[in-house]
Amino acid sequence: MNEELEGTVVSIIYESADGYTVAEIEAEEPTIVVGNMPGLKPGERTRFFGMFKNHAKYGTQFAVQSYESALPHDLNDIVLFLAGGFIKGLGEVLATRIVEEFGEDTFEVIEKDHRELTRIRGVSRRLADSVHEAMKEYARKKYVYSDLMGMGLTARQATAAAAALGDDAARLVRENPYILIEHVRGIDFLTADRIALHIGVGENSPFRIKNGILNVLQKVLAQGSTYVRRKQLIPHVAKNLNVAEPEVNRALLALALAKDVVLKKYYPDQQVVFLASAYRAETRCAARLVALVKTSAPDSIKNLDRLVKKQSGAFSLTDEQESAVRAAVENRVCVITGGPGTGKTTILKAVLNILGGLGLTCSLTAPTGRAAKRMQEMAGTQAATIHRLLEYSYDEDEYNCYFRRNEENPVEANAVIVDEVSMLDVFLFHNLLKALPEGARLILVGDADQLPSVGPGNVMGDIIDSGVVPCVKLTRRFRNAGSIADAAYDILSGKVPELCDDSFEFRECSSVDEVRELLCAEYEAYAKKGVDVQLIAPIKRTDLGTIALNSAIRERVNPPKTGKAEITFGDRTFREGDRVMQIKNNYAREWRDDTSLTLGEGVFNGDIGTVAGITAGTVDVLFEDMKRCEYETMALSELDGAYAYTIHKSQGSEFDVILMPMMYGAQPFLTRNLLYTGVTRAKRKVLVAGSMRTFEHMIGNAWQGRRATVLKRELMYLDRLTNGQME
Ligand SMILES: Nc1ncnc2c1ncn2[C@@H]1O[C@H](COP(=O)(O)OP(=O)(O)OP(=O)(O)O)[C@@H](O)[C@H]1O
Repeated sequence: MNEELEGTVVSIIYESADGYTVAEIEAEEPTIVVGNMPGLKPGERTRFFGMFKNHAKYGTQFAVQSYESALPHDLNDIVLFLAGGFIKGLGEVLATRIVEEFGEDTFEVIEKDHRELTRIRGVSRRLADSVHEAMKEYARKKYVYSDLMGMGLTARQATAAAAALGDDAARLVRENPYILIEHVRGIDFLTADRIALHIGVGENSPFRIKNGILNVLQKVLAQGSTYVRRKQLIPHVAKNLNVAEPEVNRALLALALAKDVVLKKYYPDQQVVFLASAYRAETRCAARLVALVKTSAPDSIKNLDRLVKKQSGAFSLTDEQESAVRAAVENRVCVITGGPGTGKTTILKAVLNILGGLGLTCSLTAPTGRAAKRMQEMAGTQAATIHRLLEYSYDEDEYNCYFRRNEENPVEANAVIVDEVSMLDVFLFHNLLKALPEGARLILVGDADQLPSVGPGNVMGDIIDSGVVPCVKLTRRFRNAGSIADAAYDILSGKVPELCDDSFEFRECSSVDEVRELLCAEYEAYAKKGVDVQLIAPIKRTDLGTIALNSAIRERVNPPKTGKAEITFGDRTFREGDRVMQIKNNYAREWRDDTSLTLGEGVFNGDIGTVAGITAGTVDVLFEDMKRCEYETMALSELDGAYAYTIHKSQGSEFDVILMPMMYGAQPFLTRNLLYTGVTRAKRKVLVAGSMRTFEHMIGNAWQGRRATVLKRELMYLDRLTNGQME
């Protein structure tokens, strides 16, 4: 519930560069207010809207949602205001003299007749000019902020909008509130729509309908597909926005003419609709891959047969493994896929040996930090994340990441080897292909049976299914019976695996509480022994979701203690010593590495760290790769607990021991694929606790949500075209 507080600002205790402010207020009683209040000044008479909160360390504070402030009337407050530090050269002594001279007319004199100020002893013409300019600037900014907040933006959103859109922000937002979606992080279509309706933008506004369409297309992308059928889209948007279908059709055509969306006819009687960026990524990936397949093969390698045979060390490579090695070195592009223990690492090493022996350089890369680290350990050679290989950078104006490595400035390597390709979305793949140097080999390695990428597209599946790119599937396994790999294969083929206490244990439980207790106790016991243990669960919410399990484990392994600071943000609490995860890519977040004394920017979805300290509302996190970052309160939405996380988030990582709850009934999202991905995260042991019926349901549920993507179709089309099979 919104509360109101009125008072005079006594002092600004803290103000960050982006406007986050802690201030002391003289209200009925002295109060601390916190929130985004850029340019708040001592002396201002202010009405704050928000709510009182109890902070573990700082006691009661008023968290500000929005505020209205006015210039002070009281003479003492005017002195406080003018001497507040924003006018260079004007301290308390001169401010007092000015106010003594001009009294309540002080602001009017500063605005209209500021040279009068030089009458005061100690005030030069230059100082009088700067007082005038500083007050003009103050009024201008204040006007923009209060106008934006008057339209229903919170103080934080108003600050961000003013920073992105400049002095004209209020006018631009009034004309088209939907521009906020693009420029202010955290404002989605629904928020912009609420603001629009509040300021009287009509339901049929073309801005509204166009953004309503783009919003649905963004949601389609977030679910993994890159297009939607027009026949589905139009009625859906019309219903959502409460407008007529012809209006939506008109807006769609306008978007197509502006090249924001692409319309294509993929079915005889049906058009499909893409966001232009998604269409570009899919079709350009296809074009680049076909170009790689069709360009002349790399120079043939002398004595390749002998070289391949030589790679056998303690054992000989099987025929399919030999084919995989050949495919990798003889083609410009190839895919090697196989489940756990089929020899992907063995092949990778053989390929590195052969190419290295020929004096060719190889870049090893993977989609996540953990996957790159694992690749590096297995291959014994340096590997980097794809973002790092492509030298990501951050464009402040666009909130966007861009890559310094691209078609003009490609990666310097004779071969790029990518692991965990199943995790690769079509946008990142497109960027990788752009940065692939002329003449280099691209070797894509992964397990096609894992979950599809979190981001949009079906890169690995589409490439394999198209049959256009050389692909070798490794089928023979080299692990002992009873191993986790065997259990994983059983699951893939729909069989309940053999259960044993050593590597794959199942504990039947009759209640949610029992599962939680058991998993928390196991986690604590393993963690105490220093074992690399991770709890993963199919979902976030519910009693056995990752959020609940995280708190339950935290209370056991990192309980509260006097002197151990903690902070609560929404439904999450962070305590010093907690294991945490960055849950979105933030290319701009600054870090420092105290060991190598380097500074940089960029923290990524899935990066794991520990809360090293909490002071004055700032959380200090030390990540596994020694990057140290500070999170202000507003940025805590980027962090989550990491004692437990979802199976999706665990892709690309491995742990000695995996713990998994299994108690959700027979839900359609509980698929075989999901279980397989979870189980294959474990190196030594999997412990599943819960209901055997759910476990069996998951193994039996071979459903895989099909994504609407066109990489496969485009690959096949371009292949036929370039083979001269089409007119
Ligand atoms: N042809 C072979 N003959 C005998 N043993 C083999 C053969 N190929 C691989 N191995 C062994 O099988 C085990 C698994 O191989 P490898 O680690 O290369 O598979 P992987 O597909 O990378 O597995 P994962 O995906 O689980 O990491 C290793 O111990 C490896 O030495």
